[in-house]
Amino acid sequence: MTARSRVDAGAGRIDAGPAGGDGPPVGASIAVVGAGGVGGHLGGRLAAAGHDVRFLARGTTLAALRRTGLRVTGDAGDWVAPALRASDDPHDLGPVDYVLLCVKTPHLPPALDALDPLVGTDTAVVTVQNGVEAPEQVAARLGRARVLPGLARVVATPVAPGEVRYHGPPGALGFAEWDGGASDRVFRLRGLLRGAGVDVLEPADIWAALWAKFLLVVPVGSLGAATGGATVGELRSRPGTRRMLVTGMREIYETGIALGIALPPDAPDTAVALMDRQPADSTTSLQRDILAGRLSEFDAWTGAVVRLAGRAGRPAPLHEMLHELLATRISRTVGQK
Ligand SMILES: NC(=O)C1=CN([C@@H]2O[C@H](COP(=O)(O)OP(=O)(O)OC[C@H]3O[C@@H](n4cnc5c(N)ncnc54)[C@H](OP(=O)(O)O)[C@@H]3O)[C@@H](O)[C@H]2O)C=CC1
Ligand SMILES: CC(C)(CO)C(=O)C(=O)O
Repeated sequence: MTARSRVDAGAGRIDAGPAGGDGPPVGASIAVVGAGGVGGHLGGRLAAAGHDVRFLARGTTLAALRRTGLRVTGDAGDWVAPALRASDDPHDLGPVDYVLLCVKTPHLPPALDALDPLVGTDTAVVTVQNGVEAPEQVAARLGRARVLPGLARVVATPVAPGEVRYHGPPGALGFAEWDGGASDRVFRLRGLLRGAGVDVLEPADIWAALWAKFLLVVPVGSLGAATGGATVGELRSRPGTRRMLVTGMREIYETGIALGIALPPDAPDTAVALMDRQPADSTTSLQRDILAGRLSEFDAWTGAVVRLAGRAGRPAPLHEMLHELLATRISRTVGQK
């Protein structure tokens, strides 16, 4: 049977996947804030597995979730979850056991303003944002004890209201307590995800894992935008841009080390190797958003490198230059499209 040869009439995964987990996969309520690429993908799969998933959404996405639910489609299988519990008012949805906070970084402050009704005494909030600052932003509002810093490993995009398409493998989520450890609530959520067939990453150090992804995606995204849209394939094959990528990765690596992040010494080499394995036509959301004149995660990616390097007292001249070029471009285009 091929991955997409059978479609369930009701909620459910279309092809078989791994089940099981570390904890009892029943009885937890999960709010997904932002039903886009990551939120739609994770929430759709959890809902398709029959879990109590509630979506804080808006606009045409909200209407589609209520009317027809979510379809998650991709190379390794499809999942469908019919009409879902969704609202643009968090009071309709909470409190819940877990919040998967899946908005892009520029939308974090208003999303955090809306979080209170979702958060009860034992609620854990999982972050999925690229970059390394989102957990601290959530903790500044709710306290560190509520935050599970997380890392999404997926390439997923909303292709229509209520439909998310992923590329490559079907995706994975990693998260941990603030101190990097596991706990009952971490085991329980792992169990829920695994029961829904979602791979769970268990990095030895969630902060090092976040930084390892950060040092890969930011140089690729920033250079992709600064070059007017060069793909990963183009950037890595031209000797000049390849050198810049490696320099950028090293700037972020040295910054992380100076800030006490336990990145392994081979982290930049690992990032280069991962980049070399990416499909040649890959681009990042950062460059796509900047070049389309949309609000982007520029401040959480390129901006954060400059900010954190400054805090660490480390030079980051390549990122400073890229930041200035892109900030100028953004100031001339965002809001005009
Ligand atoms: N997509 C991917 O493959 C990956 C993304 N990430 C990270 O995950 C985060 C989310 O990215 P992604 O899923 O791509 O983003 P998307 O833009 O696809 O999805 C975000 C969703 O959140 C909605 N939203 C924003 N604010 C609110 C709000 N206040 N209330 C309700 N809904 C809201 C948006 O609605 P609207 O469209 O109306 O603005 C949108 O549907 C980013 O930080 C990204 O870096 C990490 C790994 C992979
Ligand atoms: C680069 C990628 C696909 C990595 O997961 C990503 O998260 C993004 O483009 O926003």
